[in-house]
Amino acid sequence: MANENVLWDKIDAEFKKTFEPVSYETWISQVKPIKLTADKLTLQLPSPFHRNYWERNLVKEATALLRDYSGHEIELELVVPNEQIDDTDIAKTFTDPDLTSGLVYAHDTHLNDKYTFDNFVIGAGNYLAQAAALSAAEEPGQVYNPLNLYGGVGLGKTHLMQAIGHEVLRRNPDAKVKYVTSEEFANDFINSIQTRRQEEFRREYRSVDLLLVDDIQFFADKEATQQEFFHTFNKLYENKKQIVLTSDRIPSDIPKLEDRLVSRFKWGLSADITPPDLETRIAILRNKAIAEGLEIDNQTLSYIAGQIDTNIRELEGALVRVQAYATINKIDITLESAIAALKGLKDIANQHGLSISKIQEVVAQYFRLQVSEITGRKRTKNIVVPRQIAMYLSRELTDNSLPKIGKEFGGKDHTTVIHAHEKIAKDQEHDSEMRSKISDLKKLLRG
Ligand SMILES: Nc1ncnc2c1ncn2[C@@H]1O[C@H](COP(=O)(O)OP(=O)(O)OP(=O)(O)O)[C@@H](O)[C@H]1O
Repeated sequence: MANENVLWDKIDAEFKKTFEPVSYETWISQVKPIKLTADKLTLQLPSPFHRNYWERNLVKEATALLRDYSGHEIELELVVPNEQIDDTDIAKTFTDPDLTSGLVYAHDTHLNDKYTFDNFVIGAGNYLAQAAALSAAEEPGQVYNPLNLYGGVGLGKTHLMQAIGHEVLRRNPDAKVKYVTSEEFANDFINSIQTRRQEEFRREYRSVDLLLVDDIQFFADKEATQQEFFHTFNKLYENKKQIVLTSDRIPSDIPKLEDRLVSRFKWGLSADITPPDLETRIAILRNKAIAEGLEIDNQTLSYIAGQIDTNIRELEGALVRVQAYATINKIDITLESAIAALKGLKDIANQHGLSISKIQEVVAQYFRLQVSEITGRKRTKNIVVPRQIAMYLSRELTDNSLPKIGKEFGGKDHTTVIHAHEKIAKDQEHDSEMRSKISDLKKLLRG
């Protein structure tokens, strides 16, 4: 196998482990390694959208992986075949000088120029978090300090957090804004020890006006980093500098997060973001379509929004699939072409080999029950809820019909499955513990 394939396969495997199946299918699986030299890996991406997405979201991570696997710096070059696609409306979005000049700015501040309040659609699941974020941006360090935004994967936490950064800079261009993921904070800290530059590290982090730390659940298990963060936090707090954190669950539920950090986080406000309802999903898609100069009628937008109900990143991925399908086939985006483009979505989930019995097994193990209890008839609460969760996951993650799911749960009626699905979906809207459980189980199931 050629060297570029060997190296790419490793990165591909790493991404496969961490991505939702649909995202993996959309962004990674279609990437082809073309060439590897001593210091450069060339990847071919299917379209300018993919390249744009990669530039925004994946280059950094992929470069770090390349460094890990090869032991030295390897630059990534992203190429797109048939660049004549450039003269379509779609590509114009990415060559628009306004947008590209914005990207330079985004790079300098580590903020993505698209993650602004203007671009954030407010809906039932996020209006509180949005309002809290805006107040933190209007009066940094004064109202909600720290502000912690938490919620499931791909629901707009990073977007809102970075919107605060943009807004603070818009109001005060001299403000020192720092955005990092918790992993970047940890890496900076470790590097500072290795290179004996702790003073510099501390000066850097403790002199900011606004510190944005994304995905703090990854602080778990990193004791020394947590200790350092504790001191950074105290210093900034004392100086009334705004701190904003995001996490996939409420901090007190993050395992192995020190109590003293958790109690500090409680000084401020925790606002959760729950999955968007259908109307919000349609509004998000409509905004995206307008931003990309696409004409899509309401019926088609509703159809796409109806296909994905929990993750906005995947919703955007679905729109890209529809868009790419129409471009490749040189047809307009219509309800029919959208249906054809998204036909494979559930199949992709199924390719990961998930069966109802596997779900029952994993759920039973998670709740320390026997599979026979999950499929049985006993109606005590400690069994009923896991059973409903297993039914919910069977409906969400496999392509099986309702009667088939009912049958595999000890011959239950399909209305029982509908009821279980609705109940668990509803519970997740207001119960963060339920959301964490579902998220844990999905991760376990996708291996
Ligand atoms: N309300 C919204 N309006 C417009 N776009 C949104 C909204 N919510 C999320 N998005 C978009 O969805 C995508 C995923 O959002 P984001 O990365 O902020 O999610 P996240 O909650 O931080 O995810 P993760 O848990 O993976 O860190 C982004 O492209 C973002 O712009």
